Amino acid sequence: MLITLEGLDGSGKTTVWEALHDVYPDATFTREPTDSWYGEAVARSIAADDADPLAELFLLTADHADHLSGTIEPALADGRLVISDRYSDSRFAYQAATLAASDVGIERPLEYIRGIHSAFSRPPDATIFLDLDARTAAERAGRTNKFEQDGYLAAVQRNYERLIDAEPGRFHRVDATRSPEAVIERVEAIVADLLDAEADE
Ligand SMILES: Nc1ncnc2c1ncn2[C@@H]1O[C@H](COP(=O)(O)OP(=O)(O)O)[C@@H](O)[C@H]1O
Ligand SMILES: Cc1cn([C@H]2C[C@H](O)[C@@H](COP(=O)(O)OP(=O)(O)O)O2)c(=O)[nH]c1=O
Repeated sequence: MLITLEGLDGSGKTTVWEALHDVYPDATFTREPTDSWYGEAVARSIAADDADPLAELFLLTADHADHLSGTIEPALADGRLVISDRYSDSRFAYQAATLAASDVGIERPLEYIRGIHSAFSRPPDATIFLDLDARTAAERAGRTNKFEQDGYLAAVQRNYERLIDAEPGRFHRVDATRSPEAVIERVEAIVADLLDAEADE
């Protein structure tokens, strides 16, 4: 089973992801951007304020393709639980916002990016969405990169809401304004329920 963690920068994904290591020591824990050389190229692009938005989308998508074939698919083929800190929804939410704000001229960026992925990607079985308002998220994240700005994150949040509206069964929303302990407890309960439901199938 592939479970992904999504949400704005600073919403607490990494905190939750780390806590889950103790509960599921045999699971495969992974993340996007990855630490491969594709992921390093992504990190360079994210650090560059003048990065071309379309080139950035394709760097992130290249990193995803390599992540899929090198890590996700082999682990799933072994029957393992895979927990990824960010996955394709991050592209749908973030790069759709970047493209919409650019002069590239793609009319429906979110649908365009989904279309690119649908040709090769594997959707998550379940996605835990850590729900936090853009201002608090930017504050927690420290506003250290070009994405961690309130206005941009508000556009990203609207895209996440569109994704949740389109697939309410896949997304599990968690109130990320609560304490780290409360958020972790809620996420652990959701993952346990998902695994129970899978075992009953
Ligand atoms: N529920 C929470 N309440 C308050 N602060 C939190 C919470 N969860 C995480 N943090 C803090 O917010 C910052 C960002 O958390 P992190 O887990 O790195 O988020 P993300 O991976 O989503 O960017 C860190 O300093 C972390 O300690
Ligand atoms: C995976 C991914 C990340 N990003 C952005 C979100 C983050 O600002 C940045 C780095 O991701 P990440 O290291 O997960 O940041 P954080 O832990 O603060 O959430 O890359 C995208 O814009 N698109 C993507 O597809």
